[in-house]
Amino acid sequence: MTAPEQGQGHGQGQEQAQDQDLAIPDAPLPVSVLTGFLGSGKTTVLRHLLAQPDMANTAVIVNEFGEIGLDHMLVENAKEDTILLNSGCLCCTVRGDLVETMRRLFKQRVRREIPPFDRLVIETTGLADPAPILQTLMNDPFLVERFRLDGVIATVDAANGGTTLDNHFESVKQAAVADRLLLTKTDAAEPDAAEALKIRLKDLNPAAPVLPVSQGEVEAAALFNAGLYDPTTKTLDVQRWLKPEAYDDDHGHDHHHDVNRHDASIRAFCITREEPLNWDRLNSWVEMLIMLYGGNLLRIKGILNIEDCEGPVVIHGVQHMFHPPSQLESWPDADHRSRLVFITRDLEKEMFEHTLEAFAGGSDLT
Ligand SMILES: Nc1nc2c(ncn2[C@@H]2O[C@H](COP(=O)(O)OP(=O)(O)OP(=O)(O)O)[C@@H](O)[C@H]2O)c(=O)[nH]1
Repeated sequence: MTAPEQGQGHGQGQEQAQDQDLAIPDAPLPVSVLTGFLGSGKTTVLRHLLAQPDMANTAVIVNEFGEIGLDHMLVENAKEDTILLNSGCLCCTVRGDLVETMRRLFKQRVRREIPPFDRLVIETTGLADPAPILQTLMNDPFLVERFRLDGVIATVDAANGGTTLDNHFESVKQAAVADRLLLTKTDAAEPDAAEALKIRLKDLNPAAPVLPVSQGEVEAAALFNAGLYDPTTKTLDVQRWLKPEAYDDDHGHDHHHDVNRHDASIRAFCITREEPLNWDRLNSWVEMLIMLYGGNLLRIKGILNIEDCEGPVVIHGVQHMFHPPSQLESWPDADHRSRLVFITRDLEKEMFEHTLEAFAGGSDLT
C-alpha cells in the first residue's frame, strides 16, 4: 500500500486540475455496484429504483448492450450509447472498457453534455466476479479522485438462490463481498426456504443487511449511502461502514457449515488492536498477505490507529488491490482501536492474528 494521504477519497483539500474536463470534484461521486447471479432480479430492482424521485440524478452503466429492459422508459435518444430515461436518469452501456466509459461520462458531465448526475450505479452481468470492478474503482488514478465506492448490492433469488450458491462460486463471491443483500422473488419462494437462505446469507456475510424484496420493490434509501462517508450528516460513520460488532467468533469457524458447500470456505471476522500500529510494519504485513493469499482476500475494510498519525487511517481492498489509504483529520468517536474486517476464502482468523502480531507487535520480522 502507498503511504496514507490526508483526506483522500473524501474530497478534502484536493488540488484543481488545469483542464476543466479533468476537474476533481470537491466530493467524489458515489458509485454503487449492483451484482447478482443470472436472472436473480437485478434489472427488476433497478427498474423499480430508477422510478423513484430520489434517483433522478443517477447514471447507470450496464455492462452488456441490450441487457437492461428499460427501452419503454426512453424519452430522448441521446448521443452514442448514453440514453436519457424519462425518470431523468442516464443509462449507458459498456461496450469496451469500464474505465473509459466512466471517464467519458465524467467528462461529458463536466462539459454539460449530459445531465450532471450525482450518483452512478454499475450493473454487472450475472456471471461477473465483482472483484475486478471494485479493483478498477480502487486503483485507476483518474477514477479514485472522482468517484468513491458507496457500496456493493447483491441480489440473491429466494427461490433458487440456495442451489445457485451450491453450484456457482461466483454467486458466493457476489454475496460475500456485498454491503447490502437483496433476497429477491420472495413472492415466488416457500417462506421456509427464504428464511433458510436468509440465515445462510447472514452466516456468509454477517455485516450486510438482508432485505426481502418482491417484484423489485425496494426503497433507494435502504440501498445507498452504505459507505464510510455519510452525505446526509457530512460526517464519517465508521460504525455503519465497518459494523465490527456484526462479526463474532462464530463466523470465523465452520461449526455448522456443510463442508460440501462453496460457502463453507468463506470466513468473515474482525481483528482489533489496542496499541497504535507502525505503518511500515503494517504495510509489510499487508504485502505479505497479498503476495501469499491475494486471490483469497475477498474484501478487507479497516480503520487503523497508526503511530504518529493524529487521525485514523482508512483502508479497503479487494484481493490483490487496495484503495490508496486515506488519513482522516480526526477520530469520529472515543474508540481509537484499530479494527480490520475480513471476508476471506480458505483463510482462518488465527492466521491473520498470529501474523499481525508477528509483523506489527514486536517480533523482529521487519
Ligand atoms: N415472481 C417474481 N419474478 C421476478 C421477481 N423479480 C424478477 N423476476 C423475474 O425474474 C426474471 C429475471 O429478472 P431480471 O430482473 O431480468 O434478472 P437479472 O438479474 O437482471 O437477469 P440477468 O440480467 O439475465 O442476469 C424476469 O422474468 C423477472 O420478471 C420477483 O420479485 N418475483
